[in-house]
Amino acid sequence: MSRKKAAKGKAAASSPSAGSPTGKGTGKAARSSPGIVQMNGVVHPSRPSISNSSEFYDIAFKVMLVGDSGVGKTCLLVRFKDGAFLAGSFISTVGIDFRVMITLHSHSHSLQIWDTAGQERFRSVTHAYYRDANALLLLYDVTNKTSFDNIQAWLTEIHEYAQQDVVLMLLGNKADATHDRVVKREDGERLAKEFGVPFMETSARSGLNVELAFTAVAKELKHRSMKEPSEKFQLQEYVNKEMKSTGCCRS
Ligand SMILES: Nc1nc2c(ncn2[C@@H]2O[C@H](COP(=O)(O)OP(=O)(O)OP(=O)(O)O)[C@@H](O)[C@H]2O)c(=O)[nH]1
Repeated sequence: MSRKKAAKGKAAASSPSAGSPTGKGTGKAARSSPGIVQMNGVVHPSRPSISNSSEFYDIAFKVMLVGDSGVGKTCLLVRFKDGAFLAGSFISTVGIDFRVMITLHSHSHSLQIWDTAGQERFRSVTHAYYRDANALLLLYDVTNKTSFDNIQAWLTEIHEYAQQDVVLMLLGNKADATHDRVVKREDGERLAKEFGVPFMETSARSGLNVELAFTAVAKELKHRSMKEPSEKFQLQEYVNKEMKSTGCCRS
């Protein structure tokens, strides 16, 4: 069975309310629902720990991956969750899918990550889920100019359907594909600056910045949820600092 056929399909019918930002009790639902990834509770030393029990976290933030079809949303999520790249034939996501609970290492909170269909015909389904998203990772494909040109339309849509204070980050994915690249990193940076959103390039294939994208968003969400934060947190500054300190990861 193909990879997306195995993981995707019927989840479009699941309720948006299942994505409650509190995330309480979602472990049980995940085990019994089709289209939802099984979680094993194993703590991996080099990757985020994944749990199917609500006991493992105090707060779960809802994060959604959005962007044109084929930009690599599913692959990014799989890379983050499993540390692997899903090579092979591309099968589009149907509706909304692939809900994953991830408890981040050394954080007392979790991300509930939702993969969405990039195809236009599923837009009305995904809109229904926007409103209780705490964060959105908006992807384009550096090898596909149209996906980059469509970012403005995505931002308009996000403005219309998402919460006003949603955490947003722009990701230029497939940064590994140097020969096919048609969107320069500088163009992504310029666009992000114009719209005031944090930005970085990623690669689901090589793993470039994938964990950083999710942990940066998690940190921002955690910071915002604190009543009296002890220090200021700037998402873009954090990302730049992390990339510098690891010597990573500009393509
Ligand atoms: N070179 C390269 N290919 C990638 C990368 N990420 C995804 N791909 C390929 O791009 C294609 C689409 O990836 P998906 O993750 O299925 O795209 P999607 O955004 O989920 O697409 P929809 O489900 O239709 O919205 C697949 O053939 C992947 O193998 C990447 O970082 N680098």
